[in-house]
Amino acid sequence: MNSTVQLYDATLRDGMQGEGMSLTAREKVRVAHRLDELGIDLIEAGFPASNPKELELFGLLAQERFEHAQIVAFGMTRRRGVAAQDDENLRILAECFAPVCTLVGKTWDLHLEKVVKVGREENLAMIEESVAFLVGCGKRVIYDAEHFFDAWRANEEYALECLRVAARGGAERVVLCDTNGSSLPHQVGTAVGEVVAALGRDVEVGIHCHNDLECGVANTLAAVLNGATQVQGTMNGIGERTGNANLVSIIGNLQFKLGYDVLPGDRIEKLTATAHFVDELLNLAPDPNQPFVGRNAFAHKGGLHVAGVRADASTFEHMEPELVGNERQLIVSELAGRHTVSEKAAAVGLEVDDATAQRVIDRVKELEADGYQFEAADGSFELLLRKELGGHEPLFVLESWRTIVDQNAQGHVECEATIKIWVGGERYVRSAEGNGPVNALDAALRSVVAEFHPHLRDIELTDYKVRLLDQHHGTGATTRVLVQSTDGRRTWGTIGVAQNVIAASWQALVESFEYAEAPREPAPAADADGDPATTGRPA
Ligand SMILES: CC(=O)SCCNC(=O)CCNC(=O)[C@H](O)C(C)(C)COP(=O)(O)OP(=O)(O)OC[C@H]1O[C@@H](n2cnc3c(N)ncnc32)[C@H](O)[C@@H]1OP(=O)(O)O
Ligand SMILES: CC(=O)C(=O)O
Repeated sequence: MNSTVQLYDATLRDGMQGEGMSLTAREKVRVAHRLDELGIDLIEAGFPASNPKELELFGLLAQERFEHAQIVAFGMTRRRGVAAQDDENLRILAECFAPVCTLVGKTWDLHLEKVVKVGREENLAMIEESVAFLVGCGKRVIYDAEHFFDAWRANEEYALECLRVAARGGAERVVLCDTNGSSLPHQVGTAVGEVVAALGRDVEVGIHCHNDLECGVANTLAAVLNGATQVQGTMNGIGERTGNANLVSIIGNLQFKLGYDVLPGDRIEKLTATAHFVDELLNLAPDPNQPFVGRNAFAHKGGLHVAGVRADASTFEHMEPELVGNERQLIVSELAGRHTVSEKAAAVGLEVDDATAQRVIDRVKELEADGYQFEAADGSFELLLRKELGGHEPLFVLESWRTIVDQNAQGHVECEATIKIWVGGERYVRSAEGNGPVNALDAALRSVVAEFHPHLRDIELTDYKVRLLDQHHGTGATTRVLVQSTDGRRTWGTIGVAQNVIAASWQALVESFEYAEAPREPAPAADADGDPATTGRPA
């Protein structure tokens, strides 16, 4: 095991440069703690000279204790024509509590000429003096060489000189930035190898990539393979334009594919939860297809794949999902086979023989041909399984239901539903109002069945999706309704398909309640953040 790669997270600074990304100072503190718990070495918290919120953040962070990580304050080299000690941005960094400062500076002629409008010598002085000033103030300094690879392609000697003066100023590390994300892995690998050889032992080299060519992670790994000893990236790859190199994937690859021991102990098991936490805080749905941590990263749909996974998971998985805190998903669909059914049944404590599994999968295929889709409806699949196994007790026997929707001339809409059902040999007729026909049906049904099953009062419908299946029939099309429900401890999906949207909704609603009441082991408790454990795949 090699343990010499340092993890540098830039989610709170560069990540926030992504379109739509914004967190409050307190939310950033929460993220910093999660990154610390994961085992990140350096957390680039922000640009304190940028705005009052960043300053507030550094004020808050100064009060916090971090077990492993060190907080980094980000800024830029001194302005042209201003002495380092008189530069406002550098003064703020010097006064900030953060023990480490990262300074971004120019390296590429194009930027000297067009952006900062200084000559090469003045730029070298800006870099060296800025670094030396902060080192003189007791800071550890990292130098981020902006546009390094473009600069290297334009003028290797000058690009290298920018790094040398940063090292001479006292930088502990120079970081080669592919700021425009314009480089390919072979270019990054070669350049990093040459830089590392040229700088020798003078200074450590890091890498900071962007994902414009979708090579952010590959470029980072190429850099490590050629001598970079610090990797910068953001959680889930958020960041300016198409994002930064995804630190989650970088960590997974370094640890499991390249043998670097980047996270202490078994902390890498927190990778999935940490990645999802950041998404949730940003109000983003976690990407199901994200490598390592996505819901589908270890999902198997093809029947042949599931059969292989049952025999030995490594037949279709590059690693064990649990190692990164993820889990295997077996997806029930028309592409599944008997083994998928057996495995899903075992997961909920049911045993099926081969003949039953065959019957169930035949039924799934028939239903999917009629428009059902069980991928998003694990709850309905489990009910189907229980029905095939026999012994499933319906919550009630339906006589009929009816809904009325009334709209007056002022546009006010009223909805009412009446149900007639039988429970335990008794007939119940109930009416209820609701803000829509499904809501009214839900209220009427719950008013009866919750008397017998009080737990149903806690069930919340958290999502409701309608899809037209034969769209050329317009308003007469068959509809598929997917409902997602939760009882605060687990989440499940159910499905209904019918020509009438309310009938499809009724079916999905009833299945949701029946799933909730099916006999099974107690649900796992909610996790530390209060998020319910998910059993079914969300609708
Ligand atoms: C590659 C990166 O991700 S670098 C980080 C980018 N992140 C951000 O820009 C977010 C935070 N930024 C900000 O809040 C603001 O841009 C500030 C406070 C830093 C600067 O704001 P302003 O002074 O109004 O200038 P503006 O944002 O337009 O930046 C251009 C100025 O910075 C100067 N500049 C740009 N880069 C550097 C540098 N590395 N070193 C010194 N000066 C620089 C330019 O010369 C220009 O100054 P001029 O107008 O006197 O020629
Ligand atoms: C420093 C930085 O964020 C970049 O060059 O991309």
